[in-house]
Amino acid sequence: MLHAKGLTKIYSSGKALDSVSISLKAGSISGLLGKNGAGKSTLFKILCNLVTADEGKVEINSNRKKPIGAVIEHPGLYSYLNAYDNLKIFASMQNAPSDRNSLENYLRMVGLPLDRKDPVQNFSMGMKQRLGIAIALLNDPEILILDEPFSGLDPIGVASLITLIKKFASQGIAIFISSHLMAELHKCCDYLYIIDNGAIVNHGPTFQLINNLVSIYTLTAENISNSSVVKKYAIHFEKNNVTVNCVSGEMPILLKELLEEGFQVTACVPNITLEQLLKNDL
Ligand SMILES: Nc1ncnc2c1ncn2[C@@H]1O[C@H](COP(=O)(O)OP(=O)(O)OP(=O)(O)O)[C@@H](O)[C@H]1O
Repeated sequence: MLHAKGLTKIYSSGKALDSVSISLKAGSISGLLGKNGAGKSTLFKILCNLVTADEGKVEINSNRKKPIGAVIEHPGLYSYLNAYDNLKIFASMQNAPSDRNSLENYLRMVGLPLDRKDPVQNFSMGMKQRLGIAIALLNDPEILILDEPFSGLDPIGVASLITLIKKFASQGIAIFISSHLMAELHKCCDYLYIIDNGAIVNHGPTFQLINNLVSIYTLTAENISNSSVVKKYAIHFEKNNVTVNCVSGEMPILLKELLEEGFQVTACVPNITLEQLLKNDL
């Protein structure tokens, strides 16, 4: 769907991107993980043709009028207008259908209420983010790029945005999300690119990337600290949470043993930091 090869960008401040190559597939969610200043926004701006690369090329196989929809940095909204009127203005700017039915459909797609008539300055961060996504989806692009979509959202807002992103991917949209937060990308991405100082230093299927590096997991189950099985691996106990140290191959066995002991694990979260991913090459 999208292939970028050897993208390099040099600003007066220095090299922002260093020979970056990425591919996005229809229906997949790819993540771009990196610290502040790593080059995430620069890459997104080049993919969206808002900034020109000094070297490299971007190929997009799409016959849509707008192949890529994006929310880069913050959704640019008219804060004194309501959601519907914002969408209407952007639809006319993008030459997209602007009849009531079409516009309300975009509001529905992102889960925004149709009856909110007040200006978007009253909206929560999550609602503004959703409206930004609705605007990005005008003209039905095949690729959706979201720059730091989780910033400023509470855990419930993050979870519901992840559900929305997964819904769009299941409809065949290729999604590319940046974040400096490992946990959020781990929850929703099929594939991860790790960027540092403008270069991709690590990439691979999320599951593989994480499993090769992680040996510490947090398990959650009611009263799990009473389990005798978990004591073989445990390094930190709380009533319903236990941190364990085991290689990924041992985890299915541990989960099975816990179930046999009567503990139903409701969450198994790998503990990995961005620093670990930056340091390791696969
Ligand atoms: N227009 C510009 N002119 C000069 N330098 C720039 C410009 N835009 C970005 N940079 C520099 O390029 C580097 C990469 O910036 P970029 O905004 O792409 O990083 P980022 O990973 O998106 O960071 P953040 O998470 O803080 O948004 C930084 O050193 C930044 O200062």
